[in-house]
Amino acid sequence: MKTFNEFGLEPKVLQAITELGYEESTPIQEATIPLAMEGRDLIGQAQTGTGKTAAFGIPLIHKIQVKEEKIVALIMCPTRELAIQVAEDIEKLGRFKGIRSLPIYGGQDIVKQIRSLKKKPQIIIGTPGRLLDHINRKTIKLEDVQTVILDEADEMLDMGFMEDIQSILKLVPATRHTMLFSATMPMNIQKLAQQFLRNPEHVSVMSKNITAPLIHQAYIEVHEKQKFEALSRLIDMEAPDLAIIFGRTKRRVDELSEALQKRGYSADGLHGDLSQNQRDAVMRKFRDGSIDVLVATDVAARGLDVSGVSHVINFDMPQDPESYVHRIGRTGRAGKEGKALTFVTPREIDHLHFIEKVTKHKIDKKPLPSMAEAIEGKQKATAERILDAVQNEKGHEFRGLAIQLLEQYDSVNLLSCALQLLTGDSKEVSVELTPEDPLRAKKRHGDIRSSGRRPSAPYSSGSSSGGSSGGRRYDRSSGSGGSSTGGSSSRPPRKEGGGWEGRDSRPGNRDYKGTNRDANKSPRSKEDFVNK
Ligand SMILES: Nc1ncnc2c1ncn2[C@@H]1O[C@H](COP(=O)(O)OP(=O)(O)OP(=O)(O)O)[C@@H](O)[C@H]1O
Ligand SMILES: [Mg+2]
Repeated sequence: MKTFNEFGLEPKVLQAITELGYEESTPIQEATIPLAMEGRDLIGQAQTGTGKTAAFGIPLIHKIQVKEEKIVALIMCPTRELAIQVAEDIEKLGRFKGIRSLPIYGGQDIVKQIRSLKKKPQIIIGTPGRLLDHINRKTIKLEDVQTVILDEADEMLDMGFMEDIQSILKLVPATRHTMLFSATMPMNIQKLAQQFLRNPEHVSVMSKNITAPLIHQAYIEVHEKQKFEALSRLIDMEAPDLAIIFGRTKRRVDELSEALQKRGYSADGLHGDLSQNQRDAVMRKFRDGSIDVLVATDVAARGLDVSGVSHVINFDMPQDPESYVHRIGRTGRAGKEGKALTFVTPREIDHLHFIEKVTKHKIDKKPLPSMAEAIEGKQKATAERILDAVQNEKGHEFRGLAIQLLEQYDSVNLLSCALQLLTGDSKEVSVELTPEDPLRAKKRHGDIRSSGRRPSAPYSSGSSSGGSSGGRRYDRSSGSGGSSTGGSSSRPPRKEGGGWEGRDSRPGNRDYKGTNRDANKSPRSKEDFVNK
């Protein structure tokens, strides 16, 4: 992999990259940064957690002139949380250069946004609905925009944002530079690409599998009624650092997070019916570790990057393979390993096989964790907490007392009682969740991964060669050493299934995604998507 010095970036951008701790570029960064610096339109596809944000952020920051007092770049994201996160990433990259950026999303006070817009940001990062609002109020003008980036482009289309995106892009000069990014590129992207990109380069750095390689995937067969007990045991057994649990509907998320709290877990829920303040508060708590379980609808499936997420649990199966890929991609990011566990009811087994087929990855079956395993897991977690404290030489103020106690009592007895108290009793609160209907698999042709021409291996957990400094680096697969150089050639989208993206875009097939993405809403409504 190239180091960032090799791209010809200006020093202030390099300084920001160093500050972020990036040592080497990731494959998607290596492939797209030079093209983006040339101003080529492109469609960038790479697995979840492999640095697509910096792949477009770095060349964007490099290109923008600080003296500019107009909006010269627009980044669109499907959800508010993602817009906020991408805006933070862009801010970090542009810090030394002094680039001004601003997130613009629904749910936030529009007057406050208008005030911030007066500070002349050069980059706007926004969700399509609120952007259009500002465009209609003439508080955002796009006539000077030179670069447009659509992050999670396929999701924005899926959420029904096509028309909004079309209206927005029509206001941007035709000479602009446009880039689309996602880990999945279904066929519907073609329509957008043909309409709005000029001779785009399709850069795909996918290996055989569309799912990120460091995610250990498994499923557990459970009956709907057993799910909650299974979840409690799983959390006890696995003792995740941070976990995201996906539920199918907002009601499900509410019930589940409440039930977990009752049982004594530090959990909270995220979905689109919460106020923006509540959404912000939950994300803040999850990012700073004051809660360790985030229960969410698919609103959290795309793009969110929270370090320390060791587990993703699909309490309810995702509606489609794309959602599966993105949900589980909240773990196993930036070269770290992660676990993804999916609950499958007996009637959903076909749906699981379908996901396996599309993602070209076999998902192993795991048995339901037993009570004994759950208890053992909890005990182990307590022991680890103690050992961690020992290693960090904590507990000084208890030493005197410890010596005294050890003189009077049996040491094993003392420690086992301390362990018991630290572990706590599980609160046996009985929990009733409203049952969800099982998902049914529908057939669809093709797959969601590109037949990408760059067989570059993403990352491996294996040891990397050399460079043992403390920075953040990506390990490359040891596979066929050094074979993945070379650029990507341009290729127009192919229509037939299994080709460019292979997802059949016939209306009939879209049903597949469909029914009750959220049970309370019609599947295609824009609200639904903004409000997952
Ligand atoms: N070159 C690099 N070296 C080390 N870490 C990096 C590098 N580039 C990005 N990262 C880190 O990797 C993580 C994932 O990056 P990012 O969120 O951009 O992934 P993504 O490809 O957009 O994933 P998703 O498909 O889920 O949106 C972030 O924490 C980011 O800071
Ligand atoms: Mg991303």
